[in-house]
Amino acid sequence: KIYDTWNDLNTDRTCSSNSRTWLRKHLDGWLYLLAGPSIIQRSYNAAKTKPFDICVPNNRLVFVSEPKHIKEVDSASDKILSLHAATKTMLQPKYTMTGFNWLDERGIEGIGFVKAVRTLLTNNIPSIIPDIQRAISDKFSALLADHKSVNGVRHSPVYPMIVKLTVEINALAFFGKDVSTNKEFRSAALHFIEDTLLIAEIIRLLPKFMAPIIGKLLSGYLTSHKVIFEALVPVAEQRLQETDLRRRGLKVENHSDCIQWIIDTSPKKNPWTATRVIHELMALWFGSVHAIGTTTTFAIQDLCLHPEYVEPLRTEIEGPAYTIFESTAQGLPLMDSFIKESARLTPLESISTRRQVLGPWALSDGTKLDVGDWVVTPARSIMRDPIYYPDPLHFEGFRFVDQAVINQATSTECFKALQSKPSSLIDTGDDWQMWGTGRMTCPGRIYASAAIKLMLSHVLRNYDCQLVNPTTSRYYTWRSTTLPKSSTKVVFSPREAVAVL
Ligand code: HEM
Repeated sequence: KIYDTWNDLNTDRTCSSNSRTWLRKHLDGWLYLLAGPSIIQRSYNAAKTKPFDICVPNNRLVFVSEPKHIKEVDSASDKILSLHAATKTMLQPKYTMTGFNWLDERGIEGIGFVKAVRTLLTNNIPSIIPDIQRAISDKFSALLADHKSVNGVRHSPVYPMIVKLTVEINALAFFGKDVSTNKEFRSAALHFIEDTLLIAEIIRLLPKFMAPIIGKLLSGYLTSHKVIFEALVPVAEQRLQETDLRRRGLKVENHSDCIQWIIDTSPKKNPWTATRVIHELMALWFGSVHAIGTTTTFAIQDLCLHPEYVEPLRTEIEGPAYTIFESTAQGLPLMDSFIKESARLTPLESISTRRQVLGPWALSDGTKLDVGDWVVTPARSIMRDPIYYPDPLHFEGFRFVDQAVINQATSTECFKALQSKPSSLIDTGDDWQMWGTGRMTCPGRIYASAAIKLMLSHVLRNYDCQLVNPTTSRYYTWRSTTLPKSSTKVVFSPREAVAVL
């Protein structure tokens, strides 16, 4: 409401406009913190696919949505537009990841970690699925048993629950069984997500000269990053020694986890030290847990809000498609589309393809960007644009499936394949910016999609679920993110049992 009033007073919303006074720029910036997605949506509607800009605290965002401009961003030199610099600003690794201070320009220190995730982790998913399924089953029951019982049914805070479950799954893929079973380590790996979000946000909002002092204080007080670092560095040191022995022809134990794959793909010329390997792993850990946990939570909430999808989704996972999924980590078209639709309407991020400008740059239409600006895509607004998505604000869980597949799976006529052609969650493109763009599209998307499907399958197979308060708001926004509220509760009733709220 505050934003609407402010916006009505301001007909000219552009950050670069000369009419923007220092005070107005700052007020716009602070308002963006509270109402980012709505502000982006308004500007997107007004700009009609042309580039537009928004003032945010400490810098300016230039949004591009036309395919030719997105292409220009993707093909710009890494010396000029940098994903790494933008991520460094967002995560403040110097204070949140034991002093990790990666270079702004992507590629200088090697990008082996992309291959480690895109190829080695992805190829390995089918072999870790049985361990992940066991971990989900054990952890889900244990978490459920801990939740407060009201009138004989447990009210589960779904977001914290799913983040804990995601930590359990990802720990297996990232650190292997030995490290991931250490309780103190697992607790730190969980708190690391919240600590990183909190410290990074405080540092970003502080005047620059205060960042080192407050950053040091916060990083000494919230110590989860140190616990993770100190637990993993000796493991990486041992792995480096084993790798050396293997190269010299000696027989050593084989490991299939991200620690090993990052070592195996680190630059041949200047191989990474144990510290560098673990720093990289910490950055990957943050991104993966945060995004998978949020996307899964929204998908479960959508399952509660749209119970008509439960039956066809159950039929799919109880049939032969699930065996194919277990052996390939892909497939399950109905569930795939349901998750994609949930992520389309409640994406964690309203912007994607972030690049920080390191040297003066301009789009082909003449829009100029200065050093320090960010060029981004308005991912959420694109996903709500009727040009790409018919009936865009309506939740149509199977919109991305082939109509023939829907007809075969269900006898009702209420599910419609609204898109002109089927597509999958892990696809990328100008109209599906969930995973970024072109050269830098997320290499972890096949793993992420498999992890979300495994959690959702567990819920569908074993529980009926209901939101305790379906009409209360489920999320809040901060900057460009939409985050599930930790207070939203779901009742997971063992299948066939009737829940009494
Ligand atoms: C729902 C989950 C996830 C979402 C929504 C997501 C989204 C993204 C996005 C938007 C980018 C930036 C791409 C660009 O700017 O063009 C990205 C990059 C990246 N993601 Fe993900 N991600 C997810 C899960 C994961 C997981 C599980 C991993 C690792 C196991 C991972 C590893 C990476 C890496 C390494 C990059 C940087 C790629 C590069 O520098 O070329 N992500 N991701």
